[in-house]
Amino acid sequence: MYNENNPNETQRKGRIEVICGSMFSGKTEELLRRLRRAKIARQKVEIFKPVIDVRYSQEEVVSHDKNSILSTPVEHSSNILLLASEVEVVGVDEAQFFDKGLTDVCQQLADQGIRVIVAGLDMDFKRIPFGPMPALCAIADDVTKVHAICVRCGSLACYSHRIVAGEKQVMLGEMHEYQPLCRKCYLQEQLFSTPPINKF
Ligand SMILES: Nc1ncnc2c1ncn2[C@@H]1O[C@H](COP(=O)(O)OP(=O)(O)O)[C@@H](O)[C@H]1O
Ligand SMILES: Cc1cn([C@H]2C[C@H](O)[C@@H](COP(=O)(O)O)O2)c(=O)[nH]c1=O
Ligand SMILES: [Zn+2]
Repeated sequence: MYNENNPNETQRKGRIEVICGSMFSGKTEELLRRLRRAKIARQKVEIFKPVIDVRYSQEEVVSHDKNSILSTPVEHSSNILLLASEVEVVGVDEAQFFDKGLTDVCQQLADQGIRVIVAGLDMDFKRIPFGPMPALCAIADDVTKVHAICVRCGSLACYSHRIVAGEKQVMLGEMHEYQPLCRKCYLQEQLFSTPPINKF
């Protein structure tokens, strides 16, 4: 039982940090920044991503700026628990693609004294909260929402607008498939835009 008057050193270090926002908002860059600093502090770091994320690389976590770090692709969130022994910091990218079990996995890791840093899309292209992200934000010690620049008007963007045909929630892509938009421009797109081109 955690005693706030006499916290165990290990328990004190455990925490969950979530970095979320639209596409191109800097989530992966911020994750990489925090993980690089942990490595400078000589902490044992492990990074995981879902096997589905093969957009830029099978193995690496890669930002849109092409900065990267080697990671371990996993099929299911439970794999992270098995692979994160003897680790001080766990990073997770593209968390939106994981199963709902990721929330409990992160909670267990933090309870073991591990610092958990999770990056993922807050919403899908229809503005629906994505996968385990809402629950992760609820249990996090710290949530950082980052913003891209709206490609239409230059203000802060909060949504990812899909510019190609497709109704499925999961569709890998980058700037040929998605654009970051502010609320006003996103709503205008929904009201007045012609149906997106079908690229297949
Ligand atoms: N509209 C945009 N607004 C902000 N950054 C953008 C935009 N388009 C491209 N970028 C680039 O994307 C980078 C962020 O990439 P990344 O961290 O991978 O984002 P995310 O993981 O949130 O998709 C920025 O540093 C910038 O160079
Ligand atoms: C909005 C939205 C995005 N995706 C995909 C597209 C990319 O492969 C990733 C997000 O990458 P990023 O690191 O945030 O740039 O998710 C999707 O499958 N469905 C969506 O609605
Ligand atoms: Zn705008």
